[in-house]
Amino acid sequence: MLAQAGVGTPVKGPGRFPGPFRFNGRVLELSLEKAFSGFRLSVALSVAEGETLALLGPSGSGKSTLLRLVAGLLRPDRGFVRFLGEDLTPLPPERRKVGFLFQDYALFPHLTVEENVAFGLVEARWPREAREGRVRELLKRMELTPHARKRPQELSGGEQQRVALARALAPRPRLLLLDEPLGALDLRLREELLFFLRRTLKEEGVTTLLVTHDQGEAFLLAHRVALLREGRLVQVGRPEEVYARPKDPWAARFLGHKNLLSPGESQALGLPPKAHLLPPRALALGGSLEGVVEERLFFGPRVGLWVRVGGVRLYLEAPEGPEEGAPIALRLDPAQAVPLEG
Ligand SMILES: Nc1ncnc2c1ncn2[C@@H]1O[C@H](COP(=O)(O)OP(=O)(O)OP(=O)(O)O)[C@@H](O)[C@H]1O
Repeated sequence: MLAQAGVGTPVKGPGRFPGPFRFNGRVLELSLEKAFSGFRLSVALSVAEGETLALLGPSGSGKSTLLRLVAGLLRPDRGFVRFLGEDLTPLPPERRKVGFLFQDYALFPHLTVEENVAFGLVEARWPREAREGRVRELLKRMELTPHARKRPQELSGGEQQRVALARALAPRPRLLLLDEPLGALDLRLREELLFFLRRTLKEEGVTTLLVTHDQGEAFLLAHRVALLREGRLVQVGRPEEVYARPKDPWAARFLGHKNLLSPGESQALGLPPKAHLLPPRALALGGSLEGVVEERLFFGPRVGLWVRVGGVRLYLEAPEGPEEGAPIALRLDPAQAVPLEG
C-alpha cells in the first residue's frame, strides 16, 4: 500500500548514525487517543528532524493503530498530528506527504521494478530526468539495478521488500512510516534487509516512525525507542538508556533482560531487599559467588550459562564456560545492579 509524498527538497540527514543524535527541533508532534472495544490507545510523542523513532511493543499494544492514525488511515477520537506546526489531523492520507510501508507491502504486479519505484514520482509530476536519476540512485543503493526490468513475481521476498522500501522513499517523503518492515521475511532475509534499511535511513536522513515487536531491530535502527504497552507509553529514550535502565520489570523482560531478581533473591545476593535487574555487565566469571552450571548454551562466538547460586538462577554470557554440572565462580558488581520500580 502506498500513499505518497509530493516533490520536496531533500531532507538533510543527521550525518552520523546511529551515534549521538543532533537535536534539530521537533518536526512531528502527536497526541492521539483512539478506543476500540476492549482497547484504548493514548499516546503523546514528538520526533526530531531526521530522527528514526521505533515504536516497540508486544502484539496488540497498539503500534499499528498509532501508525495508522499518523498516516491518516484511521481517525482519532481526540488529539492531533502536527508536522512542522501544520495540523495534519483533518487531511486524508494522500495529502499528508508521508511515505509508508505496511506489512502488506503489495507491489504493483503489472509494473516492473523501476516502474514501481517511479510510481510516486510520476504521480507527483517529477520531471523525467529527475525521476530517472532518483530511480537509478535508489535501485543502485538497494542493489536492485540488475532487476530493474523484472516484475515483482520474479523477485525473492527480500528483493520485493527492498523494492517496496525504494518505492516508499522515492518521492522524498518528509515522514516515513514503516510497519514491521522486516516482518514477513525469514531470519536470513531479515538480517539482509536490516542492513539495507539501516544504511538507507542513514543516507536518506528521513524522519521515520518504525513499528516493530523486535527489540534488537529497534535498537539497531532507531535513535530513540518508545516502549508501548496496552496503548500507553511505558518509556521513551535512546536504546542504550532504555536497555540499561528499564522502567519496571515488565519493560526489563520485554527488552530481553534475563536476570530479574525479586526482593528476596536480591537480598540473598547481598543487594538491598527490593527488585533488581542485573544487566550483563553486572556479572562476570571469577569471583566469590559460588554456583553450579545448570545449562550451557553454545552460540558459536560465545556461550550462555544458566548458573544456580544458592536459590537464585542467574544468566551470563562469556567467550567460553564450563560444562553443565560443573562448579563455577561468579563476580557480581553491586554498583551495576539496577533497582526496579513496582
Ligand atoms: N479496526 C479495529 N477495530 C477494532 N479493534 C481494533 C481495530 N484495529 C486494532 N484493533 C485492536 O486494537 C488493539 C491494538 O492493535 P494493533 O494492531 O494496533 O496492535 P499492534 O501492537 O500493532 O499488534 P501487532 O504487533 O500484532 O501488529 C488490538 O487489541 C486490536 O484487536
